[in-house]
Amino acid sequence: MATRVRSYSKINLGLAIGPARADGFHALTTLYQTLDLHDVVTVTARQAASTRLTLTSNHPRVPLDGRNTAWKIVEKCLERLGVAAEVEVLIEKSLPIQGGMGAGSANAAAALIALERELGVALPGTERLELAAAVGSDVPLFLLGGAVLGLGRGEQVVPLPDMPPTACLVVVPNVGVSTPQAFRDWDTLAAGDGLTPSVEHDRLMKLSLAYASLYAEPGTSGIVRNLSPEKKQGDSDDVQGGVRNDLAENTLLSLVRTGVENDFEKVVFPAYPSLRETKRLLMGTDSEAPALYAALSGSGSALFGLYRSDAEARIAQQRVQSAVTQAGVRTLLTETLPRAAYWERMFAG
Ligand SMILES: C[C@@](CO)(OP(=O)(O)O)[C@H](O)COP(=O)(O)OP(=O)(O)OC[C@H]1O[C@@H](n2ccc(N)nc2=O)[C@H](O)[C@@H]1O
Ligand SMILES: Nc1ncnc2c1ncn2[C@@H]1O[C@H](COP(=O)(O)OP(=O)(O)O)[C@@H](O)[C@H]1O
Repeated sequence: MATRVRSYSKINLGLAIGPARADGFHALTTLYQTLDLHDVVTVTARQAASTRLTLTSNHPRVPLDGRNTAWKIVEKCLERLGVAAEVEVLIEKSLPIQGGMGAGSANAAAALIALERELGVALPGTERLELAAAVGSDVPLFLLGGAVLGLGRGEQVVPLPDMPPTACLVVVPNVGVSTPQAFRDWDTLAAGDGLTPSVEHDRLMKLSLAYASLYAEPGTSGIVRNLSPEKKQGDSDDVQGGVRNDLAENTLLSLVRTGVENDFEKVVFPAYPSLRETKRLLMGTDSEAPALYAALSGSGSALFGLYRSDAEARIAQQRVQSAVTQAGVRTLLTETLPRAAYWERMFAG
């Protein structure tokens, strides 16, 4: 029997980069949010006398060996369990490579979840998070899903109360951005700006406070503590939808008021000026259907906008499509995926 798992993506609602650490990583503070856009990872596994791993994909740029994040986590998981097994992994890619949407990282988390189900084992939560962190800074968030605070090098994850599903437009440019290169470019910029480790730490703290402030404003906090799917008697779907939109809108506007931004824009936009223009189009300030929030995701190259409704996201899609002239740029309509839905919809059947 094979196990098919939806391998969802993430965006970063703000990201502050701190000092380079002795281990070559950078301290960072970010708010991850999972999206409904996904790849599909299928794992078949059975215990055997010796371990044999095969990996296939529909995408030519996905590595099919020990460089693949899914391969790495399967090896580590079997080692941790002390089990030999024949394992086949299929990665059906829909998400961009080098898109800043954590696609490769999510593939690893999905492979771990599917492998455990195939072998009928479940590692303790702490061990799963350790395995995930050993594969990549962005992997642990996908073992939580929903809105997740990322600290440390991004691998220390704290689940946050979710905001309701929110309409999202993703733009995938025709270029990819290398994450290590983007961090190197940030170091050059920070050195030129005279940023010291203490100043960088202060910036991380400021962003953490901004996220915390979403909960600290009495009565105005938009983040939903009780995302109950039950309808109140007498409420129409429109009323329910309207309430959901208001809550998401309040959350995002509170975030915008804190001045949250993605540091990577400062190095990625000068290198790829068309991405700055795409963000402007996603924002659509002073036009029909402006975004509640728009930004580069992670180190890019994908950008996203969040909107009051699906209809407004579609208007924004037309705005972007009619202005972008470069070939190969894709626009994808989706929505944010709260934690409960992330787990309910994960097993693809
Ligand atoms: C930047 C972020 C933000 O969410 O996302 P993406 O844009 O890649 O999606 C992540 O931190 C990416 O996480 P991930 O893709 O797992 O990176 P890793 O494999 O851990 O690290 C790849 C390389 O990036 C650099 N790196 C990564 C994370 C970090 N906090 N500091 C770093 O300096 C290091 O050079 C490292 O060798
Ligand atoms: N399962 C995977 N899917 C995609 N890329 C992978 C995978 N495993 C390793 N990689 C390598 O990781 C790099 C970028 O990974 P990806 O997660 O797509 O980008 P990002 O971190 O920007 O979201 C690619 O250059 C690719 O060679």
